[in-house]
Amino acid sequence: MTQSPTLALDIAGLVKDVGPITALDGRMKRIVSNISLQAHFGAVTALLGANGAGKTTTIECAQGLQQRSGGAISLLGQDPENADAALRARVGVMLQDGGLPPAARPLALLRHVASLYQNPLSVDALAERLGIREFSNTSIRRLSGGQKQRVALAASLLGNPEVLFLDEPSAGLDPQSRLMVFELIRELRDAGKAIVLTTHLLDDAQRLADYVYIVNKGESVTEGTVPELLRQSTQSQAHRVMTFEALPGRDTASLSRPGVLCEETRPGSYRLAGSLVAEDLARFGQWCASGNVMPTSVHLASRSLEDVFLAIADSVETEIS
Ligand SMILES: Nc1ncnc2c1ncn2[C@@H]1O[C@H](COP(=O)(O)OP(=O)(O)OP(=O)(O)O)[C@@H](O)[C@H]1O
Repeated sequence: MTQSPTLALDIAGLVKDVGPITALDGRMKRIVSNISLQAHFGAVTALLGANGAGKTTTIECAQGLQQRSGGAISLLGQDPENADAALRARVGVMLQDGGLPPAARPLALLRHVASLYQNPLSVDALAERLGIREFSNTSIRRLSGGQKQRVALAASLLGNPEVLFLDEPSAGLDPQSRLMVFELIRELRDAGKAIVLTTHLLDDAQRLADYVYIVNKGESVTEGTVPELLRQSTQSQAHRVMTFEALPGRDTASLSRPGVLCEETRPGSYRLAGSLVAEDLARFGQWCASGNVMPTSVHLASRSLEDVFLAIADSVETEIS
């Protein structure tokens, strides 16, 4: 594998088998069959997929925490399965279950983690930044999921890593903490770190990721920047969604046409979706005028990453079945 100087992680054709599984008559089960990914310095790379798609397995193989069954991985130019202490010190990891000792108290734990590094970041500054001070003396086992998540993130950053793995970084965070964590992730990216995160939340990928890999059932399905993925999925058709609120029970049949569907999604909430063009808006205006409809709100949006993801997952299901 040739390594470009901007490339922090290169995964090519990853395969992972687990087992033997009793329910499969002692056979092995292939949970990742072909996942490839490249992560660069100064970029947030997201591995996006539904529950069970193979995201955690992939990043654990990338860190050398799990042995792969096939494919090649280069992390900072080395095979992570042979990683030495020097390589590990350059990599920060925040796992989904946190892996934090339940009896420890956050600040004491972070000071201990910092003592393991030669040039750690300031525990106090990170604790301040991530709002850990408010619960610094409560044992980990008594913290909420979101509080544990923030302690785990601080611990992963203490060694000032060049590559940072974040498994579902916004899991359990309240909206305010989520903004705080996202801002920190963007700053780390701007400081040149390579950030690899997994998420099943399209919104997280859309807000944070410079480059997205979509995985499904253990396989890479597609990849690109968020605008590229949106373009790729809409192809030549501009898929748009218009939502509006009005009195319930209106007859919307005249707003639909081939490629455009209007439906009342709940009483008084309407959704007009498809390859909308200006004429559809003109027809909407006429429909309002002729039916004496005065919408209380109208919102027009392009196709979201969620639509892309669902369309891709759907097409994969169709190919498989
Ligand atoms: N040791 C194992 N034995 C059997 N099945 C496993 C094992 N490890 C993982 N799996 C299965 O492999 C699939 C992929 O798991 P993985 O945790 O990588 O998915 P994920 O995309 O991270 O999902 P989530 O979003 O739920 O965390 C899942 O169906 C999981 O149940």
